[in-house]
Formats: sequence, C-alpha cells, structure tokens
Amino acid sequence: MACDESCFDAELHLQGRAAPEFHPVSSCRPGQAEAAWRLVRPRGAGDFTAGRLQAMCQGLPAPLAAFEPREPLQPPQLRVQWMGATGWGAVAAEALLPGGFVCFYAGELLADAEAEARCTAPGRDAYLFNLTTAKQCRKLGAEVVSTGDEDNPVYVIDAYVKGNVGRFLNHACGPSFEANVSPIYLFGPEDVVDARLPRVAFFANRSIAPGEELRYDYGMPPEAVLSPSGGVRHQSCLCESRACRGRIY
Ligand SMILES: C[S@@+](CC[C@H](N)C(=O)[O-])C[C@H]1O[C@@H](n2cnc3c(N)ncnc32)[C@H](O)[C@@H]1O
Repeated sequence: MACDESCFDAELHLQGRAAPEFHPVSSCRPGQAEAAWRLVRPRGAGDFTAGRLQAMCQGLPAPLAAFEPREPLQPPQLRVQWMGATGWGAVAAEALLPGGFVCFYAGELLADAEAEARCTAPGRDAYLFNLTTAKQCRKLGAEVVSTGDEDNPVYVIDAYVKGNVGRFLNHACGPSFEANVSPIYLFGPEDVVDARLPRVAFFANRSIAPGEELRYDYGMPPEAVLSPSGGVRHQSCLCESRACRGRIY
C-alpha cells in the first residue's frame, strides 16, 4: 500500500539525499498487509480477545509485553535527519516523556522465509522486524502450527522499500543511555487479534530532549545473519555507547 506524503507521520527532511527505492506508507498498517491480514485471520478469532492476551502477558519481558493502550496513541513530531556514518536517523522534534509513544514500525508483511530470501545484500537484514515466534505465540495462549524452527518469527515486517519513519531508527547497544526507545508488540482493540501479527510500536525508555536521535537495540544475535553461501555476516556498530558490543550482528 504505497501512498502519498500525507500518510507520513513524520516531518521528512531528506536534505536532497535520496533514500533509494523507499516509499513512505501509512504507519497505521504495515504496507501491503491488508491481503495478508485477511489471509491469516484465525478461525477461532472470537476465542482470542485482546483482553485475554493482555492478562496472559503480565510479567513477560519486552518486547513480548503485549498490551492494549488505554488511550489512542498520539504520535509526536519526529524528523528524519542525515546522521553521517550511520546514514539516516530519526530524531525527536519535541520533548518525549518516559513511556511516551514514539511511532510504529510499518512495512511489508512477509512470511519469514520470504523475508530471508530478500536478504541477499549486506545490511539488508537490518530493515526487517521479526514478529512473534511460534514459541512466543504459545506463551501468549495461541495455538499455532509450527513450520520450522520454533524460535523463528512466523511473520516479518520488511521496511526496506515500503515503510514509515520507524525504519529510520538506528541501533544503539543497550541497555544504555543511548538506546533511548524500545519496541513493544502491541495488540490493538480494533484488530482481529492474532498472536502472530502484533503491531510493533516504539516507546521512550526515558525523557528525551528535542533534537535527540531515537535509537533502540536491534537485539540481533551475533550469528543471526548468514550470507547466501551460509557464512556468518557481521556488521560493525558505531553507536558509541559504553555498552557497545562492537557489532550490530
Ligand atoms: C533500519 S536501518 C536504519 C536507517 C538507516 N540508517 C538508513 O539510512 O536507512 C539500519 C541500517 O542503519 C545503519 N546503522 C544503524 N545503526 C547503526 C550503528 N549503530 N552502527 C552502524 N551502522 C548503523 C546500518 O547500515 C544498518 O544496516
């Protein structure tokens, strides 16, 4: 679902630099997700309410702390800015309070295998956001048919070509002062709740001043990314945090 700039929830300042092949889409739904959304709607959806999910998630660590917000999420003003060595980044254009909503992560919704198949170039994986694994879905009380590794996501959001401001958030190793936002799986009341298809929303870990870059820990294990030939790929980290692990993956 490509759409015009009115869909974009951030003030975009691309400063004359093109973000190659990138098309902004609404942050309300992952791009192209409508068909997939219908496709995966569970037969027993009526049994599986957001309220029940919320109850079952108490005490689970983020990002599995799925919840239903009490009030509509109000997106703050963000802007996209050239950060130098780490490319484009997202910056707060207004002060954010701890726990405040930052933005969604939108993109194309893909089955995990299709997302992996797209990752032929180095760095490409960093635009994927894994949704819940079969194991996590079970923790959330859902019955899912496993199609492979229990720790692999069932679905993935790919924001490389289509996405919103969420795809511009860079990585900072955490926990640290620099990793100032966290992603949370969110099951909104207006959706047909499917444990495999949470939305991904970012929230502030602390007070954030206007002009601060927004970064989160991508949390990618060191051997998570393989090249098409099966070798392990690494990407150096430039987060400059005291907690820096030296590599994004
Ligand atoms: C999801 S994108 C973030 C937006 C990206 N900077 C851009 O210009 O489109 C992830 C990519 O940003 C860069 N990046 C993000 N965080 C970084 C970090 N801490 N150190 C080095 N590169 C980083 C890497 O190229 C990575 O593949």
